[in-house]
Amino acid sequence: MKIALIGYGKMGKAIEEIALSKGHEIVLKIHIDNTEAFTTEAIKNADVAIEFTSPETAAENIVKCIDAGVPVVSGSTGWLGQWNKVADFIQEKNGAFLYSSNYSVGVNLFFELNKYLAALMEPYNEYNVSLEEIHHTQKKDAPSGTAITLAEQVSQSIQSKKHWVNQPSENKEDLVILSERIDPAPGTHKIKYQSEIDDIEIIHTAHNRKGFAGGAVLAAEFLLGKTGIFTMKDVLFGEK
Ligand SMILES: NC(=O)C1=CN([C@@H]2O[C@H](COP(=O)(O)OP(=O)(O)OC[C@H]3O[C@@H](n4cnc5c(N)ncnc54)[C@H](OP(=O)(O)O)[C@@H]3O)[C@@H](O)[C@H]2O)C=CC1
Ligand SMILES: O=C(O)C1=N[C@H](C(=O)O)C[C@H](O)C1
Repeated sequence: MKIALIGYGKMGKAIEEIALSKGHEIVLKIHIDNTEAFTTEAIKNADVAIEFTSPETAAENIVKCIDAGVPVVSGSTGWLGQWNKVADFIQEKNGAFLYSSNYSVGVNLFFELNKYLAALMEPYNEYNVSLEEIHHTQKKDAPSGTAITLAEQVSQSIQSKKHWVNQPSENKEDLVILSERIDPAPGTHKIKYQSEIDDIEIIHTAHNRKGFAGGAVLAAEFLLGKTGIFTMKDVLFGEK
């Protein structure tokens, strides 16, 4: 498979290593200093684009690849305020797109565990639920995309938690997400249910970026030859 890497930072490099080890070819590498090389002609050489850039640039990059008729796997976080606009464009173009706030298999299992635990905990309102995430200091967005996904899953079951906030709060309707930035943390996420009697916690700790990168390559392999909008759930559990 011919892959275009849109974003060649920590994730782009980790993806390159795994893609090459699986026999794929990298035909384009775009970073902030060579964006002039990101042309429609250049992108058309790729079977799939894997986009890991920044909150500011992701939506535009995705649209550009879709417009060129190239399927896109994106892992960039912090841009989902533009989701509807991007999704409409993909559907209009009959494009292929796969998005996950976290590509690691472990986190996608953790997402299922989080939903299950939230459903179990819903009748027990003596417990207060909150989230914590820890990442390296270069991370641009807070809370992490993964923490937002986890919070949205919790809110679906725990009716009292109407919305998340990214600061301490005593308001029972606020689902608190605390963000810490400590090097070199690749990504830690905790969901905590606290009562006067006891605490229940689930934690996922990434030890490196191999899980995110391996999942993104799996997603690209899955997307080839398809049209529509997919998630890692489709890749791992075959829901579509
Ligand atoms: N979904 C998931 O599983 C994961 C998602 N992420 C997300 O992926 C994104 C990237 O993370 P990470 O690799 O750690 O970040 P880095 O800062 O290490 O890399 C970002 C890359 O994007 C490049 N870039 C910035 N602007 C543009 C642009 N306009 N066009 C093309 N390239 C551009 C940067 O170029 P330069 O190096 O020249 O500055 C850099 O190569 C973040 O949003 C992060 O939250 C991260 C890990 C896992
Ligand atoms: O920026 C990162 O590093 C990560 N970003 C993603 C997120 O925002 O959830 C995924 C992972 O936790 C690493």
